[in-house]
Amino acid sequence: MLAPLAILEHLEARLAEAVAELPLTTTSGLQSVLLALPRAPAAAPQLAGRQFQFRHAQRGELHAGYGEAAAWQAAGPERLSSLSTALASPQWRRTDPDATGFDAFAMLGFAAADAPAQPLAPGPGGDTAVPLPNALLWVPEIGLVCQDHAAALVFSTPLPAAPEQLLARWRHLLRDLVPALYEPSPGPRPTARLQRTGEEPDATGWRRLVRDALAQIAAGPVAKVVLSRRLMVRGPREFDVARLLDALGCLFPSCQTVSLRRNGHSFVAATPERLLGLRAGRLQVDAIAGTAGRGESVAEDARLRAGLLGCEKNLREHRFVIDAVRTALADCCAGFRVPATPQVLALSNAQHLWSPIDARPRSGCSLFDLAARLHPTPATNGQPRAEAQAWLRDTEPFPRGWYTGAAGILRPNGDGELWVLLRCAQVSGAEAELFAGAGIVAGSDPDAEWSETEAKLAAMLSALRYA
Ligand SMILES: C=C(O[C@@H]1C=C(C(=O)O)C=C[C@H]1O)C(=O)O
Repeated sequence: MLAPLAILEHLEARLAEAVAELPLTTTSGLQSVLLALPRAPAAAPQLAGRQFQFRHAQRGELHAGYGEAAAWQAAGPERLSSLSTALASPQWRRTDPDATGFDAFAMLGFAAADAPAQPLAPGPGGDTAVPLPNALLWVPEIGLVCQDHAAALVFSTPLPAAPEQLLARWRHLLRDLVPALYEPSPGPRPTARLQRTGEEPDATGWRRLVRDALAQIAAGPVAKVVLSRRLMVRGPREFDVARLLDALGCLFPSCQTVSLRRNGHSFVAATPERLLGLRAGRLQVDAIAGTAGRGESVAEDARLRAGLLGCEKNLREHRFVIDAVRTALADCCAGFRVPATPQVLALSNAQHLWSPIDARPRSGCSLFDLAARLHPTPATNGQPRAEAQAWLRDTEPFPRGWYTGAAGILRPNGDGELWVLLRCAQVSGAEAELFAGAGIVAGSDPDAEWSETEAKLAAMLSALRYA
């Protein structure tokens, strides 16, 4: 097995050869170089500075990005279409001298609600006071991609670029990253007791909000709203995001773990829900809504599962999502396919009704268009969309930020995957702010919905105790 130092020397030599071949005098666009990593790392390390990470344990998939080769921020109702223009015209060239078969990638993500419109702002840099801007497209300076046991590094730069400076920069980044890639994983910490330091709304406020929502639903036209809570906790030590991601990967191997770090804050999620996956002309959307707990015994668990599959209220809540996805895609997709009955997606803290939806987008319909049409689905917002959104804007006691927004990986050919940001927390030092919500429809019981949000919060709370 190659030692980290030998891997570093090998990569530095390959990088010098690759840079010498690049058309760096080209006056615009992006250039990426892919190099094979001789040994796949077990995880992506946390380094100083801006970084993101998407890891799916069950799929054996990892994408991480460090630094910014290019970044664009947008806000307003046209935020996604304005970000789409950023990558549309200047070319994104890639060379893959090691024939890794991987491709370059960017991170695309956005908050739940669009903020007041601003002109498209090119990076790097951006506002250093806010953890995350309203919508962000981010090409990392070094990307790490692993699939099963193969791995590659992706170096990216805006063009034109000066070869000596570029090589010096990339070497410097490589020297930080490569040793960290192969460091043995740190030993476990003693599990920590977390202190709940605040919440919004509290249990009484929640009951009142659910009753208001039910009154609104009875008056119409709103038929569903998804109410949310935030919970503030403090740990006895600074949370270690690498350990947090490891714990989430172990507890929720079928979920996508996400970490976005900018300006000293980390936004971390372990989400079961895909807003969309677009690959080779096929679109996949997860409709996930309708929730039950897990039972400790096999019999109790089966009883809860059967109850979920037979519950009229949960099936209605679920149906809203399927119908809204169908409507959102009606004039841009063909071949809409949805299973006749939902399946159950079982996680360690909850089980959900789940319908994997398939469709074929018409040509010219990009991932940005599809995301703008689909977001927010009634799984996290309500139905009808505009009325539910307006009611929540006036009623919810705190801004959601990126909770119930979406984030994921985008490839230069336009394929990619976006995940709904659920089961998440904003982590800064020893403090964490957690979010969870539940869909309210006619017949919802405030206390049962509170318990549902407690079970959803438990996902991140249990992982934070190990971090
Ligand atoms: C809003 C959340 O979850 C959403 C709401 C669900 C429900 O109401 O049954 C289920 C899954 C998610 O679509 C959350 O986890 O915070």
